[in-house]
Amino acid sequence: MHPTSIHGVEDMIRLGDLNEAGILRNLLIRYREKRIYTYTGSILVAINPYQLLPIYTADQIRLYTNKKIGEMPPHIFAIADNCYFNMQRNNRDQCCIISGESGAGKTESTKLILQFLAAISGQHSWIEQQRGAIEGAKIEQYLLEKSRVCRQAHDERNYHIFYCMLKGMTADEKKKLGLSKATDFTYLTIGNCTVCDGRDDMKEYSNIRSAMKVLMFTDKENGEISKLLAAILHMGNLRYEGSSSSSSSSSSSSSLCFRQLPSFTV
Ligand SMILES: Nc1ncnc2c1ncn2[C@@H]1O[C@H](COP(=O)(O)OP(=O)(O)OP(=O)(O)O)[C@@H](O)[C@H]1O
Repeated sequence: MHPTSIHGVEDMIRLGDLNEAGILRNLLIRYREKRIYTYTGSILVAINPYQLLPIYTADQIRLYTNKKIGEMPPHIFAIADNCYFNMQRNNRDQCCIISGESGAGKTESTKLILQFLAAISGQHSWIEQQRGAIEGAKIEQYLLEKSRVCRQAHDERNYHIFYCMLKGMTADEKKKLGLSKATDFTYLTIGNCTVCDGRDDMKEYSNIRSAMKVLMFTDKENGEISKLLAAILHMGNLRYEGSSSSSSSSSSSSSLCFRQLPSFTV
């Protein structure tokens, strides 16, 4: 085994055993030491720790501000800082591609980048000189798996928002939309997994509502989004029953059986 594979390296370009096993071993060694970030050149590899590590504090933001990649240990803040620095230096928009399988931590990484940009843009940036806040940012979903709404792999949840909504809404709000608990909805139980370790759906829902307020969604818009989400869940509970054409006066060979659906217009 190459000496670099014994203790692990921060940048896998330096690995002596540059093969799949060597890479995985390096990530494992670092993960065990709670070092979830590793570089491969300018690419950051992140392992989901499924626990809140004390590495996203204001002090950490300060430590990573205005540093070159490699000057500090690998970190998502270093990538955000690098984007910001390149934007200022080249006067060009920057783009971060965040990729990974479901649950890998893409959303969390996006939020951490935005957290960093929001923090540093409140200091000596041109953004502050204009308004003291970020002027604009765009998050694009390149692969929004629509199929995931009605089908999930084993041990995989549907989109988090559904579970958050059911945990976070008041009993009254849920009653109006005919909602109950996650296990009552087909679309939320196909993967046989309704909870996500380390995730507090109720708290997340409150964060989402607060964020929507900040983004100036009106109560009406909020209500319509909730109705739309509820309608999707109810549609998943629709059942079709076949009937023999001889016993049916209609030419249709199937009839729809509706459960007691709430009447709301989407
Ligand atoms: N850096 C992190 N620190 C702590 N927990 C994390 C981190 N990244 C991810 N997690 C945990 O993993 C969960 C799933 O992460 P996230 O929602 O970001 O995944 P995703 O890749 O966006 O998933 P999907 O593609 O299914 O939407 C989070 O709710 C959080 O509990």
